Amino acid sequence: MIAARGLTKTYGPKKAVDGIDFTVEPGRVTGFLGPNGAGKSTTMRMVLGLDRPTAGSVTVNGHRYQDSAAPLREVGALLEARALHPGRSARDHLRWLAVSNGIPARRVDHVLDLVGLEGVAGQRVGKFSLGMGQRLGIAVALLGDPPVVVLDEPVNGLDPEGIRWVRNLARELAAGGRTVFISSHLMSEMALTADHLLVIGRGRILADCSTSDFIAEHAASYVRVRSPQPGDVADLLLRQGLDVTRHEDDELRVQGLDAAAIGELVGKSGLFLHELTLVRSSLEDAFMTLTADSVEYSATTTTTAGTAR
Ligand SMILES: Nc1ncnc2c1ncn2[C@@H]1O[C@H](COP(=O)(O)OP(=O)(O)OP(=O)(O)O)[C@@H](O)[C@H]1O
Repeated sequence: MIAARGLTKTYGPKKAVDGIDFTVEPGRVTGFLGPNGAGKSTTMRMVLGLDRPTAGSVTVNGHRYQDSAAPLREVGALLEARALHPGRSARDHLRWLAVSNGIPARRVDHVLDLVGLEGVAGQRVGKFSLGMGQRLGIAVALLGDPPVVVLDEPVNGLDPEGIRWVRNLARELAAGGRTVFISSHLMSEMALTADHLLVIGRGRILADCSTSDFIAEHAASYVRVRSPQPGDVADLLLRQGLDVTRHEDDELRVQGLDAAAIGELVGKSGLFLHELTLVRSSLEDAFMTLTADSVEYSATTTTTAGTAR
């Protein structure tokens, strides 16, 4: 288990991580989600003892990572921009790490097989593609068969097959009782991979809940209603206490009643309908809305939404 209490990291006047509390439990995949610059990497670096907190603490299995007697066997980590010796082969790189960490040499072939690099294990890692480098980084993370696995943006540079592979691997590791902590800026990917979500924005935790609760709470839906008499339909629905907004000339977005009931109501009043559609906003939209105030650099967007009438 990973536990952070009041974890803070400041760089000059900037609070990269702002007094956060969280726990990452074993037996499930916890997704660490946030837009660029939210504080994910800084948090993960503090988990791994690579950055010292300005205040607060973070422990892995009850103690600080840097106090671990056998770090690679306790926590496996993939961080961005991993430094590899370019002239060394993948197998030699893993062998060197195994020997220097007291890990049995047979684990090297096991992890090469696990990440699908056995065929290129003899090639120099300097020639590796981004995706192959990510796979090798994951092999390093798993080398010591650790109970805790921390992966920072593991799907970066992977093709769709590789992304699916990381997803399945993460789920298998968690099913085996491990603590799996994965960062990403891709909501849709995390929704498929993670059981639990920690959403961070500008160094603060914005959500800490199960993925299913996040979806239920944030992925709002509405009924799109088109009518040649949009004003009259809007009046009728507003009188019923429904939430109605008018978008294009003839489009109304209605919340508070399902499509069938809206259709019956309008039908009884004798007004015409041209469309009645349930629209679910995507999880990506929900994530953008939640983190909108915490995005450091974003393109300006315009909205055409307006209120009814
Ligand atoms: N060494 C540093 N010196 C100064 N500022 C830093 C340093 N490292 C990170 N920051 C700042 O801290 C904030 C959090 O950065 P961090 O890399 O943790 O975010 P992130 O969520 O991992 O984003 P990304 O997905 O872009 O890597 C950013 O504003 C970043 O510019």
